[in-house]
Amino acid sequence: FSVVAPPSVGSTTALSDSLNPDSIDKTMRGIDDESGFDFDPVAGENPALTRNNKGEVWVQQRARPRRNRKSATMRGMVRENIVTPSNFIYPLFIHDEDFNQKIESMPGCERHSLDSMLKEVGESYDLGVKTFVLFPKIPDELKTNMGVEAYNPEGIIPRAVRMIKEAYPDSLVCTDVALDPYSDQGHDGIVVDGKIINDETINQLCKQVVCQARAGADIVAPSDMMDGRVKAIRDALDSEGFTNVSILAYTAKYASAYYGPFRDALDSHPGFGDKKTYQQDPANGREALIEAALDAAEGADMLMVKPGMPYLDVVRRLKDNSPLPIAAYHVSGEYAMIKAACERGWLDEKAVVMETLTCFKRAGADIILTYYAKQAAQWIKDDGLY
Ligand SMILES: NCc1[nH]cc(CCC(=O)O)c1CC(=O)O
Repeated sequence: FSVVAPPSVGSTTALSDSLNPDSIDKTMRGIDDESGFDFDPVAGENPALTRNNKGEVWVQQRARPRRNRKSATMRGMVRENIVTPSNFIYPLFIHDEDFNQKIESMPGCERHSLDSMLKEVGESYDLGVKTFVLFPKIPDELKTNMGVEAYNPEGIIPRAVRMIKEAYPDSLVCTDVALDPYSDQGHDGIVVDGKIINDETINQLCKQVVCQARAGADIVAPSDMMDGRVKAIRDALDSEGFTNVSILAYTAKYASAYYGPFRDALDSHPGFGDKKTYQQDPANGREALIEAALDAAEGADMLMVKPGMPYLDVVRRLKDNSPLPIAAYHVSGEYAMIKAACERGWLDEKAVVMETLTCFKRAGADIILTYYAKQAAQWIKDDGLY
């Protein structure tokens, strides 16, 4: 057993500096480091490497992908996917109180009073984030199995929509369509004998969308996962003259454990059981294509996948199978995971968030719903990207 002498400090430096041609000692390009190591890749009868006309070590490699990465300018020129604030939909939690409530499991997010919501909308708008989706916390005394508060014209959602559209007519306001915030059962639909009943729930959702559209909603986003709801909602909107209101369908919405912090924020945890009889099984990818085909045929304008990061394969499948715009929802649990790691100093928040959002685009998402929308737009602005 003999210890091989380590390369001298000088030669190590020459190697690691080799990206900057000016700093290279030309005599080193032949890499004879005088360490006495008994193998020289450019020597012998069958050398692994050759030398070029200048005597420098040469790998006879014509295709060198690193050329397209050689500077920030070059990388910028060839970049395939760029995240811009106009890709974002910013989810906002609201309640009918005159204070804001911090959300423990979502540091940096708050349940807003309506005044604070409008301020947050304004600040985001100035950063180029112009589309918002609203989620209400409803007091227990207004919750019922039929979710009738969902179509109260004076309810918090219609009031919030009117406020935003009045102050920012060019914004897009998106409303969630499902009964869960309004349900005393903590489910997305009406419960009968412990079951979430499909068609009667859709009856309620039709009233909910018309109520939202009358308030000025630009986009309605059914997140309930009842069968046939997109067609019914389209027909309800159209029959009331709202042919211009768009449908962003939660097409592939999975029965995910990543929604926990969202349910904390709205106090909307399922009252019993889980949501597996209506939301998709996380084990299934092909099933998303059934939902996508139905939603497209029923009149959806955009298709959404939810959650985001663990479901990027589903985003790609929908992108490859539908010409409709694809949205991905970077959900509350994903936000919480990043926040928690960053608070401990284990991840670099800005770098990891911008990477994550870019990965959504690479996977095929045209639209990204993210609680980081405003923050990311601020970072994009700070870095002078737009
Ligand atoms: N239908 C309600 C709804 N709309 C969006 C989310 C979750 C969003 C998030 O976790 O950020 C949920 C929760 C659920 O289905 O239980």
